[in-house]
Amino acid sequence: AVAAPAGSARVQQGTLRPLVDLSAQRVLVADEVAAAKWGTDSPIDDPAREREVLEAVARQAEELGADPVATSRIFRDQIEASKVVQRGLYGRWDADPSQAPTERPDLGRVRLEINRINGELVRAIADSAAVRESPSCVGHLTAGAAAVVHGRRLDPLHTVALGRSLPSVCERGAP
Ligand SMILES: C=C(O[C@@H]1C=C(C(=O)O)C=C[C@H]1O)C(=O)O
Repeated sequence: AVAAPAGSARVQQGTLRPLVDLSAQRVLVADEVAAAKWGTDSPIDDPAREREVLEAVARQAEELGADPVATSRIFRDQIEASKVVQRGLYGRWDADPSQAPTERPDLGRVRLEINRINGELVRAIADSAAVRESPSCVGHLTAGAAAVVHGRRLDPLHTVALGRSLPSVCERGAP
């Protein structure tokens, strides 16, 4: 593949592919989150960690001169999507314990990986402001999602979760 042009050329071209691909990375790493929590006292829903994530990404958006409100809104969906995967896997493992993970990743380490993805996602959200606010946003989002589902060969659970991660991407903030 040919390298994408840097900076504004790419923004004007208006792809949401980086944002969607990072969202896919986030729903895929949710498998490791579920495996880290399975059989422990750590709940799928962790409101304290969610607040930490939302505060960190809003701060990072501000540092980039981007919109912290839009960024937080998109991340609320990203968080819900992660829980869709975790609940889906728990359902599978409850129904058939032979499919449950036999190794437990360290949740702290997995969260460092999520922090890294979050940072890149904040940047992708900031870089996509023009296309996100354009009338063709939904078209770009649909095309990006189809390309990523296919490119990453997402299974039905992760495809549904990816869909759950994206509804606010094309939402406009209140004026
Ligand atoms: C991914 C986790 O599970 C949930 C989803 C979160 C997220 O997507 O950032 C944060 C906290 C949890 O409610 C986690 O606990 O780290």
